[in-house]
Amino acid sequence: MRLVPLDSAEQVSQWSARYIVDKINAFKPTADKPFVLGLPTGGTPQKTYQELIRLHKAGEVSFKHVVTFNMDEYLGLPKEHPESYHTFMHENLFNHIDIPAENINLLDGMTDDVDAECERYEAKIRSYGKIHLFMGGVGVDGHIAFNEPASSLSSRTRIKTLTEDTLIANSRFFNNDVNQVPKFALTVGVGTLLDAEEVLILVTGYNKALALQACVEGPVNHMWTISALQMHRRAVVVCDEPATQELKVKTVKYFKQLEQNVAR
Ligand SMILES: N[C@@H]1[C@@H](O)[C@H](O)[C@@H](COP(=O)(O)O)O[C@@H]1O
Repeated sequence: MRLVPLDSAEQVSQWSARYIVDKINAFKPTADKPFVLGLPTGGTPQKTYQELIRLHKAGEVSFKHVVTFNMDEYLGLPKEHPESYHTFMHENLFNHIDIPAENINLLDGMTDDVDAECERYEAKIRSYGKIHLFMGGVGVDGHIAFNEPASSLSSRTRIKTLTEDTLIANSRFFNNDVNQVPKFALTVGVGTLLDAEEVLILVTGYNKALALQACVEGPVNHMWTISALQMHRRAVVVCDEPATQELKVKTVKYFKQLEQNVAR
């Protein structure tokens, strides 16, 4: 695992956007060989999206030959709902870049056949070979995408019941009313994430400190599904200073040193 300890959330967004842009450009994507990018929603990646838009407008990157797959979607929210992840992605990124509509993939939260929809999504990912870079955030309880505590670490795209922690955390987008938050979501599995060539996780804020500790120092454990990253050969975790609060001083020091040197 590569942990990149930065000072501020601002730096995390700049670092991650630059990382993604460099990956896309180094890949030299074409119509026949698109760059396949996995994307999250949430407060954490919002500034990264703003920075990606800025870099796109500055002519540093094109998304013409980028194909995206979002991690998850609430079940039962129409696409047009202001809090659907479909709306979030269009408002925060897709409407501001040159990605063709047909290159955008999101789970359909209004499906009447959940299993078929999840299988369709997995098959669509397979049709591209693999996801080259999957960006994600982490929940306060250590969930990755919507893989709540006790999710199988080899899970594939499926329906999940959201935990009370997640319902409460996400109620801030639903008038602070926990009853308005959808109880179920469709989400890629931990196994789907681990299949990506590379996983990039953003962790910011003191409220994510325990999740970061579980990710970096804890045992691989289905109660903190973020810890499954320890099984991935190319996992990059970028965090700000408040998120490191629960890590050992020695751990942070070591990873800071690694970032100063070339060797990893
Ligand atoms: N399904 C999403 C996750 O993908 C995200 O990582 C998490 C944290 O969101 P935030 O970045 O707003 O803290 O929220 C939701 O549960």
